[in-house]
Amino acid sequence: MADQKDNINEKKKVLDLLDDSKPKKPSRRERQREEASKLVAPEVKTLDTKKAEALDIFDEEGKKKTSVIKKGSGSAKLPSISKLNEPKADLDFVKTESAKSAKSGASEAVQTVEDADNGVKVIHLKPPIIVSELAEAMDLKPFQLMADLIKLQVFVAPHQAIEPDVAETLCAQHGFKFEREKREKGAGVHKVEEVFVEPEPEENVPEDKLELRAPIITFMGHVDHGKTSILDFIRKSRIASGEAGGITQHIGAYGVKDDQGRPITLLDTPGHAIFSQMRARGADITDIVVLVVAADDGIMPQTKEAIDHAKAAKKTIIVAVNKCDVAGADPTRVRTQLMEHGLTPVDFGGDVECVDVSAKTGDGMGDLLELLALQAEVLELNANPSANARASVIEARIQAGKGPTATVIVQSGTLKAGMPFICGPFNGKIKSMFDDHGKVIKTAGPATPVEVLGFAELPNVGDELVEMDTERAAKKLSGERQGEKRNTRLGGAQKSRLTDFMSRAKGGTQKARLQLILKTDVQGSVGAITGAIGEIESGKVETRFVHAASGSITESDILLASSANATVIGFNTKVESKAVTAAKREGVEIKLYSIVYELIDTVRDAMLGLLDPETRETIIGHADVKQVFKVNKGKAAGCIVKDGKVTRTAHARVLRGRTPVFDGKMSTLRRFMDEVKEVKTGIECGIKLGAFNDYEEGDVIQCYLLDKFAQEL
Ligand SMILES: Nc1nc2c(ncn2[C@@H]2O[C@H](COP(=O)(O)OP(=O)(O)OP(=O)(O)O)[C@@H](O)[C@H]2O)c(=O)[nH]1
Repeated sequence: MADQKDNINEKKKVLDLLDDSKPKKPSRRERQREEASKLVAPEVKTLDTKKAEALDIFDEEGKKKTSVIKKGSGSAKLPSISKLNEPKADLDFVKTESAKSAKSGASEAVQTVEDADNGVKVIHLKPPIIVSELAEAMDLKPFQLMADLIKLQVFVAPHQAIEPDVAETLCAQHGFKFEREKREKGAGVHKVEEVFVEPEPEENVPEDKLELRAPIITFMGHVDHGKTSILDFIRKSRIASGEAGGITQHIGAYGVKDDQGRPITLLDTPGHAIFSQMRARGADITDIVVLVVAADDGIMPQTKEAIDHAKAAKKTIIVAVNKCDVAGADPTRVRTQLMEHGLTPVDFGGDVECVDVSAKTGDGMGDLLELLALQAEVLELNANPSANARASVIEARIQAGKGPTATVIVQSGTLKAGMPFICGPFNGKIKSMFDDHGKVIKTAGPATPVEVLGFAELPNVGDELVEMDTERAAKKLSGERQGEKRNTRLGGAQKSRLTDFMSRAKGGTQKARLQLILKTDVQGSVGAITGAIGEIESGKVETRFVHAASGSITESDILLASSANATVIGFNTKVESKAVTAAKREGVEIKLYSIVYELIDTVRDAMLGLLDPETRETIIGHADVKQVFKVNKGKAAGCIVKDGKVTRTAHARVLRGRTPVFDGKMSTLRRFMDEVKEVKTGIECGIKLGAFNDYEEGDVIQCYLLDKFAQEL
């Protein structure tokens, strides 16, 4: 009775956790009905508390259905209960007791429990998986596992970690089932441990909390068309006039005001590099792109690229037609050319604002700033200054006497000195902040560029700095992120060894390699593109540039590609006619791009294309060998299915103790004299596996399926 009561209380707790907004107390019957309807409701629940909690939810049999993480403030999403409990709503899935207790002595990361389904020992793995700990969980000596690892071409010391896939292989070899996730000790519904998560960005902020913020502007355009000159002019005229000592440039962004005092934030890092770098990292902070076109030169290749970037990023474009003071300047021609590139100026009946300016004389600069401020109003650029502070890193450097510093632009909330934060995988605490004039400030609201001191390590451009509640939370999250990064790296290295081994076993080459020849418009793009491709992380496929240079694609490039089995990539460059003929003749693939991230995406796809699908094993049952008898050709095993089922089409291995003595396909599965497709638990059958004849009484036949999955890089 008491148990039952506990059960009901536990269920209630879970449902309460899933619903923060408690309505007025309904009757017991209404409550039950409501609870049941919640269980089938398709929506995702949103929780809102500062500290996160994790819950394990178990089904009737004590199997963990899911871990529910109750996230920090913001809109943490939980899986719908209906998903946990399909096909019918049932309140009894929550158990108050943990189904199984973990084997004592095993490390926290590696636990062994009896699997409820088939009696096979299950080793629960939580990376990093240390060889000695895994051996201990299997009741083996580390050197025994080391021998297996060497056979897999994985060379590690007992105290070192191995990749989960390798551990999986070892477990299978020793007759264990593996599960990557750690099953937590203790009750079925319980607080497992404090889990700190980064607060998520606010959604649907009430209007009264929103305040207009400055637009964040990026300048783009062809080389020498005057981006830097415009930025310099604005900075000097706007900052120097208003603020003493403000001429010196301190950080890569600064705030100015138009003639009516409306704030504007200018990113002082002109060009595509920062734009694409930040976009690639999801730090898409630019609101408006100012496309600078020299009136005496018109639209040039990089202007076109800038247009493509801005359009792809769905940014508002404002065109500054610069150098209007120069003899031969033809702003009308620029407008006509813009139309040819899909941008129709307002004075031609379109919606693209164009302003004629001169960075030399300053003409039109006031108009440009006014337009930017106006556009911000049109775009309704609002932010909640009291939200969780989030900011994007736009530049980072080590400064003598200051250590790692970064310029960030606040996206939402207000950065405050002394605040703990997480930025990429590193935690920190804002020691001090400086504004764009180098003055110490205590707070920085939305769209403010600010230099931050207090990073443990140098962050990357595009990293997001997010305020955390406590230093402890920031440290813990940082530890987790660094651990994940380490595991990914380690996993990559180990995996590649395993892949090498497997590919050698398949008679293939070692690590898959994508050979490339890159030709670009300008030399500067060569480094940028090879760098970006080099950053595509993969433990299985590597890219190699056979040749990378600026210039058009020539016949000799094609011949080189043909001999090196490479793909030719052109970035903003042309293909010479002899090269076209040679490519057809040699069967060489040429791919041309004008947008960097499209190029990168295609390379990533090509890398994936080199990978064979991954094969994973699912154990479906075990049969005990009770007697061995002679058949026409060789021997067969008389068995009784101990758990799960054995099927005619499955793969099977014979385990003697924990050692597999045969692995192959099932060739015969019989009930008495009849061939059957499958035999379930508790039923006798005769099994013959391929050409294997050495069955012994007491052997276990483990039946498994092999499924293919597309690999990840
Ligand atoms: N006469 C005149 N010259 C200008 C104007 N704007 C820029 N210039 C000159 O044009 C040249 C290039 O200007 P930058 O500002 O360096 O051009 P940019 O687009 O920043 O060039 P990159 O940074 O190399 O891409 C410099 O010599 C400037 O002095 C202008 O409005 N009028």
